[in-house]
Amino acid sequence: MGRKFFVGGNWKCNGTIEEVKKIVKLLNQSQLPPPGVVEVVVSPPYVFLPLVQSELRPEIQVAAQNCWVKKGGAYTGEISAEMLANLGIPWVILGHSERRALLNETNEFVGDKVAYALAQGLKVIACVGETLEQRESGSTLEVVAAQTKAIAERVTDWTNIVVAYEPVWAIGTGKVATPAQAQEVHLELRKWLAANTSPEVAESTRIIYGGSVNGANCKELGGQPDVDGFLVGGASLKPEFIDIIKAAEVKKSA
Ligand SMILES: O=C(CO)COP(=O)(O)O
Repeated sequence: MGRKFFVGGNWKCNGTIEEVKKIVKLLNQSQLPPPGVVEVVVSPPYVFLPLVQSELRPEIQVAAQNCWVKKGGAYTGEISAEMLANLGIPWVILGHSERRALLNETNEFVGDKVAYALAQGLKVIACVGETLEQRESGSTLEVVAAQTKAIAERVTDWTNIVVAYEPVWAIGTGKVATPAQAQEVHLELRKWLAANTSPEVAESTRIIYGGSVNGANCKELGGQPDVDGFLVGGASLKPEFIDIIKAAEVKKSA
């Protein structure tokens, strides 16, 4: 069984009701590859989740951009995994580099969140990736392995995890990783999973790329053997997101 191509749209902290409705309309009206070829998940800010969930065509799923690390309670401002499950939100993005950097989320904290969210029945897009400084000092693989290890230590079943490799230096910068750079890290991550979880987990877990993916570079990136899809930021708010979803076709014809 091959790994089904996965395209996520991370809307981050963007949008008004009007803009959200416009994107939903675009997604609903566009011709997309069939669900057997690509899994599409969009991630609006929390407050728009119910609106998007109810108006979006059923073959596109939704994801929250974060959730709390344990059972809800006296945690002002947080949203718990139970609440997302209760609303029927199937996915959550965890460990995004913006949260790691700006909110000091550590590898261990992210690992705890992944384990807790999975235990509540959510599926997780778990983000890893190195900074420019780490890349330039040659520690990319060490960094992404440590981030992945913190998850692997807390999780046994990887069925509901998608790993998103998002080099920090490529996020929102227009400076996309080359297909060779992406493929190198994806392959190493897969080898890491084979050695530290199991060959079956390594073979079946989708590793998607994020960082300045757009309509022009998606086909070549998606054509790499270990790139199983994308997590798209800026371009997921634009019509070119449809082209990025269609890049799934490169795998079908491969
Ligand atoms: O962070 C990202 C997705 O989670 C990538 O953002 P950009 O596509 O805007 O670079």
